[in-house]
Amino acid sequence: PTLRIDVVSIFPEYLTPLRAALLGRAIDRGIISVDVHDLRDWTHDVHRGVDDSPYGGGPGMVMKPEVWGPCLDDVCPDDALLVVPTPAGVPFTQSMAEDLSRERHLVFACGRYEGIDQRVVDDAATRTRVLEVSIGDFVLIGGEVATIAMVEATVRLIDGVLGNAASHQQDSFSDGLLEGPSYTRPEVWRGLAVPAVLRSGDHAKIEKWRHEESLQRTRSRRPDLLPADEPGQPD
Ligand SMILES: NCc1ccc(-c2ccccc2)nc1
Repeated sequence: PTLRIDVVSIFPEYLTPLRAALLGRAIDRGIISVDVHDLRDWTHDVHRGVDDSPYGGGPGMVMKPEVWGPCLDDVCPDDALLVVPTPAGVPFTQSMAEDLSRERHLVFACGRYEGIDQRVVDDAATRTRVLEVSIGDFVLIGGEVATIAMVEATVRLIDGVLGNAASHQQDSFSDGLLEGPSYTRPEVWRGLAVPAVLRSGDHAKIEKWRHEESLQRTRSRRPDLLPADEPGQPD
């Protein structure tokens, strides 16, 4: 396949959505392969324990290096890119999705509890490239949902995965601004009419109107995305 994806989780069934519809077809067409591994298969004790109390005290539990280490030794070769979803990670962006879509092999390590013993990442980093990545400033129960989001954002950029290749050319962030409003039939719906300019056939005017709408929406929702020369920049 163009891209091989391995995911490690203590809830492998959580990754089932990755096989659904869109990605399912890409898998059938041999463009990507997705394999999910149950971390508990690398436990040693009868209770298949994956976590233990944190050194230094504090709430919650930490995932054991003695389980994650052997697992990644088997699942993550040195030429793969290891991605670890965590609230403490670098922000995931469209640009990072584009970088990931050019990789040959991605391994996603889904933590739970308070996270994975840091030495697992530090040890892996001596052999392979490791990215600790956040998909937003909120805390989930584990890395699985973040993994699904990142895989979807990445795989849709690979040729042959989306129906019409053109659709990701006009991605929301293609000009760095938020996408403005979209409309389709009927022309009036619950007393609300489609903006007349969109039915004018004047493509220059339509393009100008759409850019203005994008700017207005970006100013109000994401001033941080505004280019330096646009008014409305945060101080
Ligand atoms: N940035 C979203 C995100 C990613 C991962 C986690 C997480 C929560 C608990 C354990 C391990 C990872 N939470 C939020």
